[in-house]
Amino acid sequence: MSTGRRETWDRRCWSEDLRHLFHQFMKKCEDGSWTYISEKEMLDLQKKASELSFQNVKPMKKKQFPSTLTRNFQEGLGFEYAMFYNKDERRIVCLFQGGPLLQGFPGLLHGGAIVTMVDYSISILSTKTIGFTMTAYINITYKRPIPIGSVVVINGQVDKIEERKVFLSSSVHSADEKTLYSEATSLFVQLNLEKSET
Ligand SMILES: CCCCCCCCCCCCCC(=O)SCCNC(=O)CCNC(=O)[C@H](O)C(C)(C)COP(=O)(O)OP(=O)(O)OC[C@H]1O[C@@H](n2cnc3c(N)ncnc32)[C@H](O)[C@@H]1OP(=O)(O)O
Repeated sequence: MSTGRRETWDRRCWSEDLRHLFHQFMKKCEDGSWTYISEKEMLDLQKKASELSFQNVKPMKKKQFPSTLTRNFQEGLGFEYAMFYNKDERRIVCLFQGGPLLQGFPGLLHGGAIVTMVDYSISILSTKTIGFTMTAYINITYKRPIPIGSVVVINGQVDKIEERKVFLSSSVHSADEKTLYSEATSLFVQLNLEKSET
């Protein structure tokens, strides 16, 4: 099935740094330890999520199914990213380049945009680990500001699973790994679909 959405590495707005890192990670995928999460896979996950019914949230009709927040910006102006998943290590890596519409303090990324990308990345990790989950909390510490247009690497990992609870930690580094921008700890809870009302 075609998603109607091209893979993001086609985008001209990707910086040299982002392209370079992307190709490095694609190389890591060759032995099967890491897998690239394609646009199609993302879209399929979102589509499945839109069909769920829980806590009085009714499934969406086909026509109502919109893009997720991070894909609602014109190319290069918002969230440019690619994600890679390591099943055995329960890790996710998101290569992220934030555009000018995500500005907070002049020239810098808004903290809400940063946590959005962290939250989205680890929500995909927790969902791939135990099924659909929602963020119960995310505690983020901003250590250094991120310049608009720079490329950062979000690393997320599952620390512990207790029944429906998934505890994760994550960090945001510069592409050269010299600068630690943010760190977060979070809890995601698997959706209790059995209790859901239809
Ligand atoms: C997503 C990936 C791909 C798919 C793409 C989709 C589109 C993209 C989506 C992108 C999305 C990006 C992500 C987003 O933006 S998700 C959107 C932001 N998050 C929300 O809106 C979630 C709102 N909260 C809830 O709906 C419920 O509270 C949830 C579902 C989280 C739990 O309610 P539920 O009724 O199910 O469970 P429970 O209350 O019996 O609790 C169960 C256990 O958890 C423990 N607990 C709960 N809360 C907390 C807490 N704060 N601190 C510490 N512990 C907490 C609780 O003590 C208990 O533990 P225990 O007593 O059993 O030991």
